Amino acid sequence: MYHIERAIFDIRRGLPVVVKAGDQQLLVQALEGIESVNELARLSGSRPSLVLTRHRLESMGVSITADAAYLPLAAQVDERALYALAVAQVEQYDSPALLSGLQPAGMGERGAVALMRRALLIPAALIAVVSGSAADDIAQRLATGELLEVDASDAEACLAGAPGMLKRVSEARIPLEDAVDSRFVLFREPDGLREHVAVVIGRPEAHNEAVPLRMHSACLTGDLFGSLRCDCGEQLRNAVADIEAMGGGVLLYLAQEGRGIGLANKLRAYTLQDGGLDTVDADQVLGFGDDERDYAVAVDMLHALDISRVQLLTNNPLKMRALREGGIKVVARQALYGRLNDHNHRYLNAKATRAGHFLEDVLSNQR
Ligand SMILES: Nc1nc2c(ncn2[C@@H]2O[C@H](COP(=O)(O)OP(=O)(O)OP(=O)(O)O)[C@@H](O)[C@H]2O)c(=O)[nH]1
Ligand SMILES: [Zn+2]
Repeated sequence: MYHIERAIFDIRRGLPVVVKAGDQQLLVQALEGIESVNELARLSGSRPSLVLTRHRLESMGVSITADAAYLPLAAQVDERALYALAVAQVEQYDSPALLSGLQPAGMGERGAVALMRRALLIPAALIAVVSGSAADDIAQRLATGELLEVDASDAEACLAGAPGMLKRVSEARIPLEDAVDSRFVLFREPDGLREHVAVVIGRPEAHNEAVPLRMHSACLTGDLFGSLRCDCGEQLRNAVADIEAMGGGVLLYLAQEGRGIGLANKLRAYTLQDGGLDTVDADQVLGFGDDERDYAVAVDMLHALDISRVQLLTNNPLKMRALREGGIKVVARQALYGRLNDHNHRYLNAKATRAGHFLEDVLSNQR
């Protein structure tokens, strides 16, 4: 774990790391921010390949069964064209010839992409097998700590976090406008990369039957600035008021910005949406699935707060399923709406039609 988190910092800074897969060493670097593919080739002693996710390839009309595939790169490669190959809208890069050399990803390539995802970068990686005389140079850089090496299986597992290992770090009384008797309890994931907050409103333990619960994924633009592109800010405030009115409960504020893809990618996705894509397709163009969130951390927080039966405030069927799978009894669901406006109606429609959210009541008002 320790090595993985340091590797993620290096990846985010644009540095290469070594991923060890069996007896092979791969030099791995994020596509995002790469200045020179040739420099990676020189360091590794071999020609790099570009690893793309299944979702990205599907958005280009290529279907594969593996989670990712890699494309060996020609000797002369333009970094900007490569970047476009990983994130630009489909029509521009519908080039079967270019993609004909695709190979299904092995453990090393899958580990490389997992590191990019956990680092909240575009999920596209450059990899090059360490070979020939470069191996001595790499070994020396590893020995001096200039380069880090991680195991491919550890890299692949990093997305799952470390269930059961969440740390309860600190807490304080924070009176809220809509719920004066509130406490913020902060939890930190064991690798130190993400923090989540449980807002405990009133006395949830007084509910014998089921605790009112909101699991809210962070949305900087909506929650903090009142963006009209989504319904998050209003849902957040309504949730606090509803929980207070229900006699207390818990709001889990989860560090899952952009359905787990991070703020940088969400902004990219918004720009793609301005080009005509819906919220699900835009994420897919960037290489992500419909919803990248994992609620294991929420289940851990509920365990830490001694909550096992809930009344969930959501319109999202996936959240209910995730809690049930985590052993939390979802006794009832309560709808939670934000207002429909000219800027968010496409987004809310897509949530209903593409992701099965229960939004009929809101959307039926639009006519
Ligand atoms: N990738 C992406 N994320 C978005 C977009 N619009 C909003 N989001 C994110 O979607 C998430 C919405 O979180 P929630 O409101 O907790 O959940 P939900 O899936 O809408 O389900 P509810 O419980 O019914 O509200 C937040 O993390 C937002 O940042 C978008 O267009 N693209
Ligand atoms: Zn939002």
